[in-house]
Amino acid sequence: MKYTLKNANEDNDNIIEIRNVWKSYKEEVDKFILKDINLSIKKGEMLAIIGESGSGKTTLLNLLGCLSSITKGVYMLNTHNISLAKEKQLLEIRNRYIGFIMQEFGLLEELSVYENVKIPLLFNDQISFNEMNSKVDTALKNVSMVEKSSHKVKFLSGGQKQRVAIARALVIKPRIILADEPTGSLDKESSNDIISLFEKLNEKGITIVLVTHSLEIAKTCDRIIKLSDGKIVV
Ligand SMILES: Nc1ncnc2c1ncn2[C@@H]1O[C@H](COP(=O)(O)OP(=O)(O)OP(=O)(O)O)[C@@H](O)[C@H]1O
Repeated sequence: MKYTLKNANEDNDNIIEIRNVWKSYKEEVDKFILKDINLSIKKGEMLAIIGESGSGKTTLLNLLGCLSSITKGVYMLNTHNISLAKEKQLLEIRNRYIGFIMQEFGLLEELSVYENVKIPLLFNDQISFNEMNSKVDTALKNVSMVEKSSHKVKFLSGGQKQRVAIARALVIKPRIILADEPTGSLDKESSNDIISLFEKLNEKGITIVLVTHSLEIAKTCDRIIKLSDGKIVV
């Protein structure tokens, strides 16, 4: 969705808001990888994060995706203040709101497409077998991979694997998709295909944040932010 920026005071349109966020890893607590980051992301926005290798892009994406906790500052995700959330709460929030997509797909190669897409639903013990089938089917329809449902992942092309990874992210009906170099392992044609798919999902209202080294891909987004040495510079 190409969002329109309304009144600058309408902050409740933000699905993500981080204020004065700092991040260090426990191996080196005094070395800040992210420094005083302020970032608001609107519901339905498609945002690209660019920057040199080592500038902190993945670290920021992992914070946004509740894969790790912030060291200092405030993180509001869809009005939940998760600044001080512990691992278990972060996991709950993640399973409820966020779909993650990685460069190397993160799929189990020996399993079928269906079995891979089903994985996030296995954490929900309330769900019936029929519901599970229907959710997996809907997710696969969204990425046009229903026909490959019973195929082993290892026999798919890179582009098809990334579609399966996207279906696996979609199966929980996430509000946000976070993608770390989602086209980094793909050829140009498959990359374009995956970006078109992101655009379609974005048009359905899913907020998308993607890390990329490609300015061409970044330019397909509503907004680009650039990190340099742990700070947002643009
Ligand atoms: N788990 C960790 N423990 C300690 N330091 C880390 C950890 N993960 C990343 N770093 C350091 O944080 C800095 C930023 O890394 P990050 O992966 O966020 O950068 P990036 O911009 O995504 O780089 P690239 O484009 O190469 O993927 C690097 O100096 C890296 O060595």
